[in-house]
Amino acid sequence: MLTYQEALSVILENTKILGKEKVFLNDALNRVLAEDIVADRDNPPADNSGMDGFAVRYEDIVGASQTNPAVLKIFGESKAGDIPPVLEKGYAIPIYTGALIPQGADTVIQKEFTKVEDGKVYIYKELKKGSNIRPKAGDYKKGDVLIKSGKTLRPPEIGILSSVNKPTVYVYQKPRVAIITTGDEILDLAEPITKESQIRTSNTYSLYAQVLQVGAYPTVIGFAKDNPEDIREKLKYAKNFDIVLTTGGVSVGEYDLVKDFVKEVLNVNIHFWKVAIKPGKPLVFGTWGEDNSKLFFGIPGNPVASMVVFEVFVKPALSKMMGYEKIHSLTVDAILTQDFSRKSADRLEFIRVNVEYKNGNFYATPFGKQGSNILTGMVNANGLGIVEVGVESLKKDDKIRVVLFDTEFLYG
Ligand SMILES: Nc1nc2c(c(=O)[nH]1)N[C@H]1C(S)=C(S)[C@@H](COP(=O)(O)OP(=O)(O)OC[C@H]3O[C@@H](n4cnc5c(N)ncnc54)[C@H](O)[C@@H]3O)O[C@H]1N2
Ligand code: MOO
Repeated sequence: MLTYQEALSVILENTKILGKEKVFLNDALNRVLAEDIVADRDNPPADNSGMDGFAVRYEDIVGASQTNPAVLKIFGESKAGDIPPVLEKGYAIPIYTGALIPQGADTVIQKEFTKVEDGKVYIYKELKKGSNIRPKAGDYKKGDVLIKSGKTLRPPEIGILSSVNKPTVYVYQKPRVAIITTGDEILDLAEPITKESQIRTSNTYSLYAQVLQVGAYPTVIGFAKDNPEDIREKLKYAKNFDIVLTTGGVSVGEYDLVKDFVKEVLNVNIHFWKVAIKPGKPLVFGTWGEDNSKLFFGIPGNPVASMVVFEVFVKPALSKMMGYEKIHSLTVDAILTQDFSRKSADRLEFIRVNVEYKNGNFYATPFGKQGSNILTGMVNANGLGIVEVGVESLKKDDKIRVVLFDTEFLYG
């Protein structure tokens, strides 16, 4: 049986980044840039004022002070968006923030150091030559690479894209993910429950939500009963997708048919079945399609196993396909708030914990029942504490690594 790390490596080695697509700027937030963004002009395009005040020649204000102001005649105006007149010696041009520096001017005196009277401006301070001038290309030059391919687009990057006139931009495609739910006992929403043996699905829609949360496109293909015809039919509908997720039917039972049919219908090349983790042991992973670039995950049916397998294996793969560089959930070292013990130490176990952040430390409290069928354990948790193979018990105050699947507690 593969270890957690081995299984993760096999998955990521077989996961390829998808192609590119062109999207409108307003749809580009959180996508991964698939082209270098180059400046179309200098920024600022010309010298301009950083203050409201007067554009002057430095030589005209040398020695100006509170008791001995420089007095200049006011001429014209430079406001943002206009081309200003030329500044002659002995004159000052009123100027506003962002407006072009008139030819002949080399300094801007902010309004606070001046007084206007009878068409003249009194300047009460000598500033350094060049004061309050934002120089041409002070931010960047035409031809500079402003954002490199591979960067996740946040609001600042969207602003830059807009300022260099990119109405559309190349980003990496999002995978289309097919979800097929298996099991005779599993019912979809609104199907009437008539027997005690029937179970309302949770996995279908928790997986759907997890796929959405990562930013990919989920599709519920449908519910397959544990019979060959039904499973074959639902798998056929998944042929055009990038990733197929099935839930249930991967254990060793007589009705665990999924592995055989994905080989037959989708020509899946199975890379592994079973990982030494708890929950999620019977996970199946395979590749298929042209160049084996499509992925198959046969996710175990137990509801917690389904969510955990998605979090630690499927999510990194989806993120890698979409071009993200950071593909794993935030993982922190926490202090355990109580003892933990388990019967068997032969698998790496992801235990449901509630993490809090106090005085610079993370504290992890294992939460209630830990069974892989007990979904309420996930509802009350925000992290998965990692108990390594061979570790039977942990003591209060021991360190534990925690994969955070929810970081809301970190916000103020
Ligand atoms: N003899 C063995 N039996 C089992 C083993 C084993 O190694 N030897 N492994 C156990 C482990 S670990 C898991 S996990 C489960 C996984 O089994 P399957 O993936 O084949 O899943 P099913 O048998 O179809 O269902 C398991 C369990 O989960 C419930 N389930 C299934 N689908 C859903 C759904 N969509 N929503 C909510 N609940 C679902 C199902 O009713 C079962 O209770 O196998 C163990 N057995
Ligand atoms: O490991 Mo199974 O995956 O839930 O108990």
